Amino acid sequence: MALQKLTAQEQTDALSKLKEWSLVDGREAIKRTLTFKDFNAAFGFMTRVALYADKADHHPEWFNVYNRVEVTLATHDVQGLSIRDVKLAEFIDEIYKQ
Ligand SMILES: C[C@H](O)[C@H](O)[C@H]1CNC2=NC(N)=NC(=O)C2=N1
Repeated sequence: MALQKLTAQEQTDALSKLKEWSLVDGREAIKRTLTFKDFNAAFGFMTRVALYADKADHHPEWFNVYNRVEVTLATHDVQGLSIRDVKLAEFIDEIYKQ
């Protein structure tokens, strides 16, 4: 089955679990800002996310300055949010904890 956009209810349920994530104003996307000890830690995190993203063929939009990484997730293919964004957000939360 083709990739589906999350329903409004699925989106609400997903966001209630992804507590650090919020909806982007004026766009069907979610965002989170993460901070690290220094650039090395931030870039190490980005590298791990990049490996996941390439394997999953689902890529973040992100912005990095030194120890800060701002991540935005959306699925261009459905022009909104899909399960792939939820999975990527969960992966990000998981490795950020470690
Ligand atoms: C052709 C390729 O599979 C698509 O362009 C993939 C690549 N990575 C992607 N990443 C994201 N975030 N959304 C997409 O819809 C998407 N589509």
